[in-house]
Amino acid sequence: MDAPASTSSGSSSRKPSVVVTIGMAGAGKSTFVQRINSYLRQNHEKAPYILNLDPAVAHVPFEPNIDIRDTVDYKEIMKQYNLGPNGGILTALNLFTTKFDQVLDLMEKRAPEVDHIILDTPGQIEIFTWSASGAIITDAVASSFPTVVAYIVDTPRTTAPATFMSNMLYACGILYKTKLPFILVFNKTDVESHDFALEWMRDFEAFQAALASHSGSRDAEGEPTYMNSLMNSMSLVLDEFYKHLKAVGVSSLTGDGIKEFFDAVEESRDGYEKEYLPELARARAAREQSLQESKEDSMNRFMKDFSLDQAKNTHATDDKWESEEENEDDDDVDVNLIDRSDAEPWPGQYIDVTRMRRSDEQAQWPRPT
Ligand SMILES: Nc1nc2c(ncn2[C@@H]2O[C@H](COP(=O)(O)OP(=O)(O)OP(=O)(O)O)[C@@H](O)[C@H]2O)c(=O)[nH]1
Repeated sequence: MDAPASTSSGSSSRKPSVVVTIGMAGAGKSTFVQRINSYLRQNHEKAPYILNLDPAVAHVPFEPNIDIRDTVDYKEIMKQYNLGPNGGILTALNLFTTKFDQVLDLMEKRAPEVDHIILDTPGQIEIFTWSASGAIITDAVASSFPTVVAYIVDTPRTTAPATFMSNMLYACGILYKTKLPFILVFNKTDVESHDFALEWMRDFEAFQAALASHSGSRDAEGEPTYMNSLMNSMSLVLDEFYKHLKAVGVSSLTGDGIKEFFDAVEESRDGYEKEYLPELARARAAREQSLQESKEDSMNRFMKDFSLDQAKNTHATDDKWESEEENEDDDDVDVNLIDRSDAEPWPGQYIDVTRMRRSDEQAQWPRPT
């Protein structure tokens, strides 16, 4: 039996790994999730726990344990809020996020029974990666479980250097936003091998050579185009980024490379514990510190204002605070709540004179009856 590396631990208290699948529309996220689902079911004694976060997907090729579509109907949201499809998906995700504490509770409850939790995200990548709800969901999950981002790339559609560069820049943005361990999953290797991508990532000169030989890289005078020069420079920048991630080639259709993917997930747990968690603890400590400082600052300003006030009006405090004896009497006073919607005031109803208005010409006080 071809068991993934994660089974080796054997510890019952070990937390499950969370895989957040992100990728451009049509890259093969849902097919990939289905493939890893069937791989784990066949080769692992524990089935994964799957969350579908795409409210607009018509059909998912797997049975999710939690499905956003059971909670929110994005078409109804579009109608009610008068939104287009993307606004509807985003609002549906926002509404679902307000309930995410309950989702986390369910995940925590099921954690002892599973080794992997898989999140399938909306097809419109920016809805998840650049929205507050996407960040809240990712942060919430990552602060509870070892989490890794699986960035799915449509390999056959990424063979042009400019497309490859755009895809890598997007991945780079997500890496720096989430700060989570990151696996580049070159999907559809049954159609196109991902070797070219590995070479470009390993050797920026190979990428630059591919760029130079690509049609449209020079203008009418034979000079490199602006885009060409920009991408040349970007390849140097991305060289540093490539060092921080793992890359695997898979075919969600045939199942090729899925074992290597799980090996990368297992290795990523180390990165999560050694880099992400300490960073999270540091960020939390910094937030606490700044909160504490702002509280102290407010208190100091209040005390300063208060002492100035006291200095200006030495009798002020005598009026403000009653003696304890007076306070004791207050406890016996019956408080009548006034229902303003009552049509007829009952006899002796309290008249709030502070609300009476004086016109400029003459005072208009209520007449005694
Ligand atoms: N040949 C091949 N086709 C694949 C592979 N993975 C996915 N596909 C096909 O790619 C198309 C898109 O796959 P999906 O899984 O729907 O992609 P997605 O990223 O979930 O799509 P959205 O939900 O629209 O973002 C489908 O036609 C799949 O059959 C693969 O490994 N090889």
